Amino acid sequence: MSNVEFSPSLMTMDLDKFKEQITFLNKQVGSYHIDIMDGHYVPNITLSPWFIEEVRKISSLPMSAHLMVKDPSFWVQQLITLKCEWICMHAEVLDGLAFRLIDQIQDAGLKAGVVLNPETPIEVIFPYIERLDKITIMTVDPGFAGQRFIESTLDKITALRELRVEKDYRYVIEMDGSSNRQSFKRIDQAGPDIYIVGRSGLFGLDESIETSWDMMVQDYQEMTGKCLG
Ligand SMILES: O=C(CO)[C@H](O)[C@H](O)[C@H](O)COP(=O)(O)O
Ligand SMILES: [Co+2]
Repeated sequence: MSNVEFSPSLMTMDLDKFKEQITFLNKQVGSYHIDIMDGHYVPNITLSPWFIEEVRKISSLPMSAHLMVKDPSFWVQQLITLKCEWICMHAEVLDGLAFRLIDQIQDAGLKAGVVLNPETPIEVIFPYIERLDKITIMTVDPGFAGQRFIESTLDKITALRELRVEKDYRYVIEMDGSSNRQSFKRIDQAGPDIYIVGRSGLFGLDESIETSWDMMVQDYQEMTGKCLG
């Protein structure tokens, strides 16, 4: 039995089926992944804090914001105002900001996460790792769906699992990028707690979200040999 969680990346959902897909997924998942991009940190613009308000009209599930932005302070304040349950910032833009922003998020009763790009070593976050509620390992370059899976990033997930046991840290480990039938087995071997699933792993499998979900579960179970709890 596997107790991994799947968190759908809503930037890849079918917006023309917004209500149908969210209503169905509300019964299947524990959180939604909201990709916020500013067009500067990554050359793309996707969802905004406004989208969180729209989802909240038909879902009470926790939201996890993935901030792919140059100025995290600006966006963190907006997300605190929205009481976004998880606020996850890229380590690469936190020089001189990490402790202050983590405190700001946690003082507001919310959860603070940090995201590492494929080329960023986990040592970068050691000064504040014990404060973190979540660490997300990008298994693709950030900014787009449909990117090529970067196998070497999985070593970071394995190292974080070992470190969590060794030091009794509390962070959950999340992977983000091209998690699908082709990569589930290798991801499972590294052992994250949360899989972000986007177009290749979920929304693009079928026209029907019910069928897509069943196909994703079947893909995971077939490729890993594990049943989902
Ligand atoms: O952070 C992201 C992109 O930079 C997204 O959360 C996911 O990686 C993306 O949605 C994954 O979609 P894919 O179809 O699995 O490539
Ligand atoms: Co993301």
